[in-house]
Amino acid sequence: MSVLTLNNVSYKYEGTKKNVLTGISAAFEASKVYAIIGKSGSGKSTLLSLIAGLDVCEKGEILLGGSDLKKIDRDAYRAKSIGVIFQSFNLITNATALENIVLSMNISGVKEKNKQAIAYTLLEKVGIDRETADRKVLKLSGGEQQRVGIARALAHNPDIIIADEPTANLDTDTQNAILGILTELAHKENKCVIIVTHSKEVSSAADEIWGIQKGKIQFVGNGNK
Ligand SMILES: Nc1ncnc2c1ncn2[C@@H]1O[C@H](COP(=O)(O)OP(=O)(O)OP(=O)(O)O)[C@@H](O)[C@H]1O
Repeated sequence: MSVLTLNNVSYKYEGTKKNVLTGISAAFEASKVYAIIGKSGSGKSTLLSLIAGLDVCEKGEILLGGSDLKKIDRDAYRAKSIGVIFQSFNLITNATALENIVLSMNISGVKEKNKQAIAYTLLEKVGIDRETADRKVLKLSGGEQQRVGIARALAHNPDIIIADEPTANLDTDTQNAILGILTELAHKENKCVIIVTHSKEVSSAADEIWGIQKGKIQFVGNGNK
């Protein structure tokens, strides 16, 4: 059963005439890694922002389980159901890795009292030990920062994780390590992981590859084989 379903979704930016996305339909399931590929300007980031609930499609519907995103509380959706990982990490660099996670938990309204302990555990899961967790983000390497970015996306235990070029600024070994973490989250923890990427290595590691071209989306094939 799909966790996220797009039915005939069309979108154009305000003040523009041409649709960026036209009649897109796709279904995304738990426990799978999806790669979204397509030329620069094809609409990949636009699709992610619709899925993330940052923007609303003008035609069609995006269903979370069976509920239309237009009709549910999108702030709550963002705080509970979806975790976002960015190319440029988007962390607070003057705070420690741990503080970044705890802050994100506070913003998402996570109620648990032992947030620090949970944050250390999340960071450990993505390969950040305690000593590193207590260091300011600006003193961490790019790969370490992206690990923190993943831990932050997991801070409210979302079902869906979306990532916009998560390995673009990283060397090959680090890229593979980050991909390994994202794949484990899907295969071992049943998350639905959707990655926008230009990288062949990333798309070939995905379970399913979908391509956007001329406003349409289509299944390209299976990676990971
Ligand atoms: N805020 C905006 N207002 C108007 N047009 C926009 C806006 N943001 C993006 N676009 C246009 O929408 C189209 C799709 O952009 P989008 O960023 O989704 O593409 P992309 O596939 O993610 O590209 P890239 O791979 O370069 O990041 C482009 O033609 C872009 O110029």
